[in-house]
Amino acid sequence: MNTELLLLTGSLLIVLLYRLYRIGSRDSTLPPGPPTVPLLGNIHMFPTRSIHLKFSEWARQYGDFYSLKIGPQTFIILSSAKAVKEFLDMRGPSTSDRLAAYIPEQVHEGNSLVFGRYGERWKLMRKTVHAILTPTSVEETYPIQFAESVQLLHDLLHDPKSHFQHVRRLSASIVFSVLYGKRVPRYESYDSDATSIFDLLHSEEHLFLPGAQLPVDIFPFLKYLPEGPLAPWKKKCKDLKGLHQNVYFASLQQCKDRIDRGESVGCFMEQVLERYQKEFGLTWQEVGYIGGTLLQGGIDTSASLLQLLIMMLSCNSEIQRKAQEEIDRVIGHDRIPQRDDIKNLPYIQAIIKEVCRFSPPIPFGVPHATIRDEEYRGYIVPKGSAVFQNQWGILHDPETFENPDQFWPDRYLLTKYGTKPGVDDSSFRDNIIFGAGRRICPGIQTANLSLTINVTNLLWAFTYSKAKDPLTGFEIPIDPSKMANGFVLSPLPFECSIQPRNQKIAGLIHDHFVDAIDVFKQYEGALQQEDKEHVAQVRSHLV
Ligand code: HEM
Repeated sequence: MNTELLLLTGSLLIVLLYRLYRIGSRDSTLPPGPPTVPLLGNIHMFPTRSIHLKFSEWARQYGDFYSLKIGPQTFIILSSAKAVKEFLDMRGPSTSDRLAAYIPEQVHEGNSLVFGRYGERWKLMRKTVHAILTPTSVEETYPIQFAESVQLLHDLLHDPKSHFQHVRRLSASIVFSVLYGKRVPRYESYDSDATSIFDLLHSEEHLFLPGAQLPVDIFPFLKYLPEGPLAPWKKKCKDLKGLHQNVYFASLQQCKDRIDRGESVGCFMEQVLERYQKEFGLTWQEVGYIGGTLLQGGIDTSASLLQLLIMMLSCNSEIQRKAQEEIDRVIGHDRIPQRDDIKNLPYIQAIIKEVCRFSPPIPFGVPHATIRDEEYRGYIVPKGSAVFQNQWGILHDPETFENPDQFWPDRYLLTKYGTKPGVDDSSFRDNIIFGAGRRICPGIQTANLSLTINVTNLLWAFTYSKAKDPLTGFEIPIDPSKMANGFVLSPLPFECSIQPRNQKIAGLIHDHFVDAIDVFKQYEGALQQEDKEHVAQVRSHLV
């Protein structure tokens, strides 16, 4: 009997040890990837910085469809337009989930459009977003987008050194205005929506980034660690939830109050409250998160592209010269660019595409998750795998792009997608930086409109160069590889010189800023007292 028990225990132990040993190992049915070690899989080699660069390095070694094991969890990395098209675009219904992630769940409670699981709630929220962000309704935001862009020019004219903050203000103000009918007139707005939204974005990034916290999803016992030094995320989750309440729900409440007073301004969240909340049966919590996730999706991403543009122009006088030659020929110096000009500005279009290619704001995508086992290229991707779109790897692949690490807009004059002549580009599409499948970014039109207006205006108005050290007179170098380490790839603050191209243009910026006041006023009803005073003071100097 004792011997039998011993044998049984021994066998169970062997099975258990074998199972433990298998955790982290790669099944032969999975696509290849870097060698794994028992239990950890590839955790020990998972990068903590610049994940996109490591993903791209591995893509060169293991191909455009490879796997990583993060403990028992499978990660699939797609690093070609073909793999993204075939795996995410064409298999949308089965590859549109997000991972069941414990930490984001603690914060959003399943209400986030970005991180929420693929299910009825997500579908309703997404349907609401499609109902408000139609191509026509986005076009109707042109007057406020244009006016905000004029404020950017005005800010740069008077305070070029703070270009970084001016761009952030612009992008926060556009999104706040179109969503909540309330603009952000200055970066430091008191108790500010702009400042707290940036706090919110960055604390969320640092909390949710793969590798940023202990792997609670992989080793669930970690959930039970007490709040404190061992489990710092617990307090961070609470703080972040508090920030959501401040930012998302305070702004939503202002929309509701305006509706109740009969003073609607027609912004998107008012439309949700007035119509879609009832039509689609949404709770107040869900409506709050719809606005909040749109806000979050749209601010840092759009700002990062304009910051990168200013950086690249400061380093590339020849590109600037070509762009301004085109603008001078088509628009001249007697008027500011208008909506339709872009059709006649192929080089500016190429610059916009190159900015997006050179520095895709979400360089490894927001990971999708598979809803069932998926067979692809003879491999089986198990249900529940995380699927990353390695956009950086796709757009910096030397087999596809000539000198991919060089900022060179001319590539888009040679071929439609900027690929090397002769390369098969049939799997490429516009807007690849906006993701794929059913989760594709719903803010594409808003972002594209903003990019078009601002890239054209910035090139029409100013000349950019490296700043000079006032003591030595030497140029202050700019290092384009210095990027913020988060979900969003954005340049770190840098110094540069921004000069108006001539006095006539400076005068036109001033005149248009005066004209913009009428548009701004519609979005200034809910400003804080300090912001109202700031706005009044700026305007008192305008004659
Ligand atoms: C240049 C600017 C932008 C870029 C590069 C960008 C990129 C992306 C990417 C890559 C995703 C993930 C898509 C996927 O999972 O496949 C995404 C999702 C999302 N974006 Fe954007 N985005 C931008 C601007 C905006 C704007 C302006 C808004 C709002 C007005 C927005 C709202 C969202 C939302 C709500 C999601 C989540 C969609 C879902 O999971 O169903 N984004 N974006």
